[in-house]
Amino acid sequence: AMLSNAFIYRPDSIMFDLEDAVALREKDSARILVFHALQHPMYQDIETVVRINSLRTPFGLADLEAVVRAGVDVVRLPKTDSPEDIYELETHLARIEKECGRPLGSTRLMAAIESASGVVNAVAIARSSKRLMGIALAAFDYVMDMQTERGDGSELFYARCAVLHAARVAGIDAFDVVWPDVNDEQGFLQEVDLIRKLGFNGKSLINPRQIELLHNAYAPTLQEVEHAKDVVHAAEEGERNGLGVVSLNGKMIDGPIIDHARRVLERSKTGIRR
Ligand SMILES: CC(C)(COP(=O)(O)OP(=O)(O)OC[C@H]1O[C@@H](n2cnc3c(N)ncnc32)[C@H](O)[C@@H]1OP(=O)(O)O)[C@@H](O)C(=O)NCCC(=O)NCCSC(=O)C[C@@](O)(CC(=O)O)C(=O)O
Ligand SMILES: [Mg+2]
Repeated sequence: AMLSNAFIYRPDSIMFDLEDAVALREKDSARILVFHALQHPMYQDIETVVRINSLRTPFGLADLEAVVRAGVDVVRLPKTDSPEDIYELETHLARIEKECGRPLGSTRLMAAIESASGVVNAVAIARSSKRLMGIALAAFDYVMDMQTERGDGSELFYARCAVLHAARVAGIDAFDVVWPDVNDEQGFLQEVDLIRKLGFNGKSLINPRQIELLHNAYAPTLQEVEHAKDVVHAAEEGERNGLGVVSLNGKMIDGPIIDHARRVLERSKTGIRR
């Protein structure tokens, strides 16, 4: 039911999971379901992601063979510990794309970082392939590896910063962890506020109720939009007068502040925070 309804909730993209949300004895039937879903007309206009099983398992390669042939947009590789994991995936991808007539390089990748090794190697992973559109942190496996547990977020602080810096160095997106308690709206929003301030491009979600909340929290407020307009206006006036730095209500306005204001205006095109 989830598979056939997911697109109606208007997410930015839909991720089908073949990894830890699928029981071992269901791996083959789940792969077949996803293979067919990817080719259905209702999934042609939305970005599709499939989280395959690790290539270290007996299922990973079969998953990759199926989803690439079915035309998936992005493959999410779980438990990416090193750039070698991505090189191995790329070798298979290039062969499968050739065999099924897909343009070479058209399948993009998202690497999920879920261990201390992955965090330490984050920069090398983020730079390992032109196919990478983003890297994501996955908290539950990570805290297991770190011999701790999910708590107030302090347990993820170093990993979040490492993943985020790696993504920025490589010029790709950074995605934050899933929030597991779909009934805890306040906890979810607190976490979203933190990751937005840190600079994450978004977050992996597990339930449709989280989509609108996330989109709203990422939208700029009316006040921010008005301020951004004033900044751009002041900057344009300064430029006409040959000034590199201008002041708005006593506050300095220069290059990065103007860039930020333009980004706020760009973001406001998809909505204003309620
Ligand atoms: C959490 C819950 C059980 C709540 O169930 P509930 O029944 O209370 O949900 P309700 O809100 O009542 O559902 C209302 C309506 O929405 C439909 N609906 C719900 N969820 C939907 C959905 N996801 N997609 C489309 N449709 C959906 C539902 O069918 C119903 O439709 P209808 O009957 O028509 O009204 C359910 O959402 C769910 O199973 N989520 C997916 C869990 C998942 O993805 N796990 C794997 C990724 S994490 C992981 O692996 C850890 C990780 O690896 C992370 C990493 O790697 O990042 C690490 O290491 O950290
Ligand atoms: Mg995991």
